[in-house]
Amino acid sequence: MHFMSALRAAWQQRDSLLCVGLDPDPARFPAHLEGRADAVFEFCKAIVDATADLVCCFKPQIAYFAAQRAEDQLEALIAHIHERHPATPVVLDAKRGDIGSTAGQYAVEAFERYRADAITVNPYMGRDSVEPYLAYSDKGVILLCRTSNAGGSDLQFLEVGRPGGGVEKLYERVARLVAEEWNASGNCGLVVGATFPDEIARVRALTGEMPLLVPGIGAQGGDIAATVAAGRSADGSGLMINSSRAILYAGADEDFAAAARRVALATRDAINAHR
Ligand SMILES: O=C(O)c1cc(=O)[nH]c(=O)n1[C@@H]1O[C@H](COP(=O)(O)O)[C@@H](O)[C@H]1O
Repeated sequence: MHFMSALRAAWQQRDSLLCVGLDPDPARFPAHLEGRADAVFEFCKAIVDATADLVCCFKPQIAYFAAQRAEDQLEALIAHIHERHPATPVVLDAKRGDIGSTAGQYAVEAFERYRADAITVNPYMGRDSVEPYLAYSDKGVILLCRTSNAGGSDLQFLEVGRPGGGVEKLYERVARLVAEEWNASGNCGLVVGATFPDEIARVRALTGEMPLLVPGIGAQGGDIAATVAAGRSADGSGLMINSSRAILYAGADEDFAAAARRVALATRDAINAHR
């Protein structure tokens, strides 16, 4: 799958900017899954099958699988999405960042072992640390820019000297660097938290039509109307607006997937109301 083409097609055909985040926490699973060796897979598969027609992409968070020794279930889940929902891109949220030789192994892990269509990457080790992912030109490389957490301001909001004069914030430098230099193959995106709509608008202004992954609505309280107004591209798309816990744990019993679908539908519609 070519990530950017598939994402654009999903935005149009599904009429959705919603990304459902797959952050499986066994402590919050319904009782009937308790003690099952395949609980992580079964929980996520039910969510995926109940919401696939409502989303532009899915975003499994690798730590939730690795912490449960469930990497094999992550592999099986992504294989299931490709087989049953082949038009739905998968963004592996791994936030990797390391020297080039090690990054090459992370890229193989994401794109060849897990068969993800895109990966989140930390840009702070610089261009050579990102090149092994960029070399997969059909895959998406989504770089952290202005993260949704309060501590994101500790570094990302620092002022740095701008080449040629003046100052800019560090997250603005990241946005410009990615848009102007790292995106030669057109396969980059940026992460900007829904909790910071002013910065979403700034990143949109700096990056043209670049896809933005925007986590922070739902459990983190980000404002949907402000997010869409700040981040939509000229044609009213351009965003993967992620919600994980608010959708995954909408219900606590055997009907959890139906409850998740109801919240996903309401979230998609709330987003569309502001496009
Ligand atoms: O890269 C991410 O996905 C990410 C970046 C960021 O700035 N903030 C953020 O919350 N995330 C991820 O997005 C998801 C948010 O989950 P909820 O708060 O439950 O919707 C989690 O998987 C986070 O790891």
